[in-house]
Amino acid sequence: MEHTTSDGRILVMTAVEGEREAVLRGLKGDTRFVVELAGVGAPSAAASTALALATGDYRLVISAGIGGGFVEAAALESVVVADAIIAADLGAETAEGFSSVDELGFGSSRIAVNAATTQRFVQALRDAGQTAVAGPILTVSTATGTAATAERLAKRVPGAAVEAMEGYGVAVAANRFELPMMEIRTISNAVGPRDRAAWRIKEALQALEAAFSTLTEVI
Ligand SMILES: O=C(O)c1cccc(C(=O)CC[C@H]2O[C@@H](n3cnc4c(=O)[nH]cnc43)[C@H](O)[C@@H]2O)c1
Repeated sequence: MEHTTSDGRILVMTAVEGEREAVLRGLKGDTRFVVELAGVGAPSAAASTALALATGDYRLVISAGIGGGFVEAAALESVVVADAIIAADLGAETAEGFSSVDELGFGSSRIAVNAATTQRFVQALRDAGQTAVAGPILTVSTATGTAATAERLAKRVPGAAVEAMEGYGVAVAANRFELPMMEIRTISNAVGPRDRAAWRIKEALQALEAAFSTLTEVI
């Protein structure tokens, strides 16, 4: 699953320390990886990633952590590997509805990933016994808290699998450094009405650990 011929390392960015620790447990001391904190939200993630990339030699960047799953696409505790990374609320509200930055002519809200790499990793996760799918991972500034917003986002991005808050920021920085990008999320909660008590954070972190253990075997 090599991405480039460079000898650089793989930079993994997580929002919070609990996610970082889960990734590190999965990596079991694999020195090919460096795991850094991005902070919560795309702006912090972009700045943290750019700083890390400016001071090291890397060949791949991964945004990783827990996320909210769209019920049609991603089950609780499953793994989603991004087939696209999308800034889902970056744009403008108009009388006709939401206009993305693409429609406004201000750039792209979608950052591509390597499709073959994504599919190979999803297959490896399944072979290792995890429930895994490839799908669009949305980056939002405000975590969804109602069924109406969940529906609106699912309509805006057909096939939307996950909502999280950092991937697009990490990807913007990786793009600037011309590095390939992956996003890996394990599902702690359903996107929709906010019910923090129902979040399966411990289980999602265990799934994240297992996913990175598999990644060390296939990358
Ligand atoms: O409380 C804890 O122990 C704990 C441990 C690890 C992670 C957390 C977080 O709250 C992580 C915040 C992070 O998670 C993403 N996330 C998760 N679910 C959603 C969602 O439904 N909508 C948007 N983002 C979600 C997000 O990337 C946050 O930065 C707590």
